[in-house]
Amino acid sequence: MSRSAKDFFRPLAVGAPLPVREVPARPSRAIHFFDPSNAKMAGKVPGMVGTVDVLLGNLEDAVKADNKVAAREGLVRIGQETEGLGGPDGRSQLWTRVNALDSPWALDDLTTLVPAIGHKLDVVMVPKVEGAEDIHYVDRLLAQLEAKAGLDRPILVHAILETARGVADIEEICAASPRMQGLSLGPADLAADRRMKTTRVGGGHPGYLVRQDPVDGSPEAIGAARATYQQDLWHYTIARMVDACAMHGLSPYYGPFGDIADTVACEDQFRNAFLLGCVGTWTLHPKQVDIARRVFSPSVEDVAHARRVVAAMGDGTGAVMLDGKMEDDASLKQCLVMVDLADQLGAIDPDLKAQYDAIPAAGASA
Ligand SMILES: CC(C)(COP(=O)(O)OP(=O)(O)OC[C@H]1O[C@@H](n2cnc3c(N)ncnc32)[C@H](O)[C@@H]1OP(=O)(O)O)[C@@H](O)C(=O)NCCC(=O)NCCSC(=O)C[C@H](O)C(=O)O
Ligand SMILES: [Mg+2]
Repeated sequence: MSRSAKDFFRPLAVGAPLPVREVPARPSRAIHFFDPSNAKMAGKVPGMVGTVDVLLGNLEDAVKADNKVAAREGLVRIGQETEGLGGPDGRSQLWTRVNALDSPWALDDLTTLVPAIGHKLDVVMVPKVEGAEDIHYVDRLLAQLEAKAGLDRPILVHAILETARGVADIEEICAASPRMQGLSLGPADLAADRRMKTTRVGGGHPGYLVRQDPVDGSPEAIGAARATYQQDLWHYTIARMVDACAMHGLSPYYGPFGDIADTVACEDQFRNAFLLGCVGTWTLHPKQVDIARRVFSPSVEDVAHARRVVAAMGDGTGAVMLDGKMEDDASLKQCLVMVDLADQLGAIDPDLKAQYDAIPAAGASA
């Protein structure tokens, strides 16, 4: 059941912080997953603060059932003890992925984490979201816990698209609460739920392809070697997610790429998502972090070109020719997306800022 427009921004519990009217657009190129019950992984977290936009303590899948309590307690310890992690001034954001709402652990995850580290926790990722009712449940519970803990800032909510119903209900999920921060693709669970015939965690499949036409209808031509082109299994869902997020003011993310060794295909998958409109991705292993940071930051060449178009377009109306190509207010708007993103990322990433600052001013001779 949706709330009336005038009630939408009222706190859902007496004493809970006011809901945000706009989701703060904080850079989140890599949402880095770690298992807080794994001592080796958890030990890496302090050293990663400031080098990755988001550190996410994962409590759900990939954490063994026997370790669920240890993971929750480990995350509390990390949130309390790690300097620079989480909260509005954190050098890296602190997120968690709680267990699924129908599991025996989700309630304890939330009732433990919010009082203990709610002031540090920026976003709660909710897996296997089916519809608005899941977000309404988390929304109310978070408001109650925030009020009890005396928090002055609402914790945001991120939904993973990993069921067919979740994809079908995507608009209602996005619109379910002012807490909604974004959506991620969960390709492995989604593939299972859809009864797709894949066995991977994200990425492509060599069998999903189109083939060049035969030169004629003869059996020889049909049997001859023809070029094939692998297609992207995830194009439809990512595009659907990007549209829903853009419409509702949320951020879309690619999810996991499970072939850790194949850094090249990982980069391709991340770049496809970036080009389609995603702002970031999950990283499962330290070696994926630099790939994500590189891919989800506009290249120096793209920023240089975008700035030239902005300069050439003057008051933003009409059409101009630049390097033999027509530019108008629609290409200007695309270039402004690139320039704004470069400014946002430059503000938190000194290396990038130095690269973007070194671009000669548009109109200046090189
Ligand atoms: C994938 C892994 C199991 C690989 O771990 P491991 O075999 O230990 O890798 P390495 O030996 O190469 O590790 C080198 C060192 O780096 C540390 N390490 C590894 N991963 C991480 C990490 N994520 N964060 C921090 N540090 C990490 C190792 O401990 C090694 O340390 P040292 O020995 O001191 O040198 C592992 O990477 C892993 O478990 N990653 C996280 C997996 C995960 O979170 N999966 C869940 C998300 S995907 C999903 O849920 C599917 C989705 O929901 C859907 O439906 O699609
Ligand atoms: Mg999953």
